[in-house]
Amino acid sequence: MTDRISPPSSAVVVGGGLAGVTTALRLAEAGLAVTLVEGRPRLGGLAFSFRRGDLTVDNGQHVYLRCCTAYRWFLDRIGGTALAPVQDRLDVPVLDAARPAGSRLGRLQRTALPVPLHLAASLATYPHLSLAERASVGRAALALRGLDPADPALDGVDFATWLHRHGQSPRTVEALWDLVGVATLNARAADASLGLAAMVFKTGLLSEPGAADIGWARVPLGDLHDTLARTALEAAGVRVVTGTRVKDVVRDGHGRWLVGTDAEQLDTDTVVLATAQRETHALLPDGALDAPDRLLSIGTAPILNVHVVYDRPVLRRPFFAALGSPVQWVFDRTDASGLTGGGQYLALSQSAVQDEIDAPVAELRARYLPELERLLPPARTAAVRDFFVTRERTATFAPAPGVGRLRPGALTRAPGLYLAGAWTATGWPATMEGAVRSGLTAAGAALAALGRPHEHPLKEAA
Ligand SMILES: Cc1cc2nc3c(=O)[nH]c(=O)nc-3n(C[C@H](O)[C@H](O)[C@H](O)COP(=O)(O)OP(=O)(O)OC[C@H]3O[C@@H](n4cnc5c(N)ncnc54)[C@H](O)[C@@H]3O)c2cc1C
Repeated sequence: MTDRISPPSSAVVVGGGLAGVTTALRLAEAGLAVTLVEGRPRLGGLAFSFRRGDLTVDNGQHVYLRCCTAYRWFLDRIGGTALAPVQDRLDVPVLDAARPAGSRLGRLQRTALPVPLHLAASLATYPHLSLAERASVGRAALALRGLDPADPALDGVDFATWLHRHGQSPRTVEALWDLVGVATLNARAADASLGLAAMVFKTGLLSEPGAADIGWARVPLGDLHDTLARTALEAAGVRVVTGTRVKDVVRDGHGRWLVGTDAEQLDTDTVVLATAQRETHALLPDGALDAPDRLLSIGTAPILNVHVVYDRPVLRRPFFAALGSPVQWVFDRTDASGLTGGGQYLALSQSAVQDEIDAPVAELRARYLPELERLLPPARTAAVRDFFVTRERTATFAPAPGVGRLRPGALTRAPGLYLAGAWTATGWPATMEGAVRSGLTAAGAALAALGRPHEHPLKEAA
């Protein structure tokens, strides 16, 4: 008598953003035959690069924090850690351009002291707030420590109301809470769920001394999220199909899934939809979620990047944040983009810019070039070699109060069908960290249902 060898389980992952790549890697590592289908010609989803003449341009500046353990796991897994290092110690130059006496530079830094003392010295000397405001920030930070971001009651309240109740003046909101919050949440405090804000500030500023140290790619994002990710996927045995959209996902009469593209129909045990909420809604089979239309109530928020190439260096630091100016965060992208010839390429990352995401380039040029000259004196005598913008109208889900109850988890009511994506219920705002976490969760759920042994790669989840 011969043993019957059952065919290996198979999975189809729809969407090749960070969530989909993570899911596919984990499922393949556990021995599944995995096909990853991505509609665009490249992997990386919302965090990608493209060529513009001799430059390699990121669609938007991306940063992460040391506390982003899942994204750091991802970088490690694809062999990209050294290409996106984290600064040794949090150090954010903050330039206030609105002072009548002239711009002033402050810094948000940390020491090696334990939490919350690690930020005390920096807060005590932060020049953009008065003494009373600095003390009030300290009190609010301690109150924030007592919040449980997962408490559903926090989801319905906006962050600005809580800040106001805790004695935060409009100036402290502008010069501190929104400075960090707009960049991480993609919303101002008034438009952000207290639960998500508490998550960001507690984890980033109040969990460990080094939690908010900032990391960013020193190479184009595509080198990481497309090139290295594809190499890792193929080494793990994943069949990667790009430039192909999934049209439908249906269950056959034998409990298997049929995933249709223009080119083929994939027959599989497991399907993970790692697409954004709208696309997921369109692909969801009937009955897969109790209230599928809730997905359509999850709003989106835009991010604009303004790219300026000068004929000479105008900024000595790798990045800075601005106050009293429409400019938010400015990054030096010269080396990463491959710019040569002695010029400098700056990328301005402008979050939550609902009012200017559709503004004509000429209008943005007239707004931002004089601002850069105000902030960076060497820009006054430099020539602008190139000016262009990248617009991501649906960069993130809107972290509005109430969004928490709309975000589904990885499990659906349909056996073998799972959801992933930064917009699913990760507890995080729409970030690379959230995307990778969602992929780990979806893969874990699928493997558990198949009875496959697997270990969560993150220490805190294990
Ligand atoms: C300009 C900008 C700046 C940002 N800055 C930061 C930052 O500084 N730090 C940070 O952590 N995060 C940042 N983010 C957010 C971060 O990029 C996203 O949260 C994350 O990349 C989302 O990954 P995802 O896999 O969940 O979704 P996505 O990246 O949206 O991936 C979904 C994929 O599914 C594909 N797809 C959709 N439908 C189909 C279909 N029918 N068939 C096949 N494929 C399909 C899409 O083409 C896409 O590639 C930023 C985003 C933008 C746009």
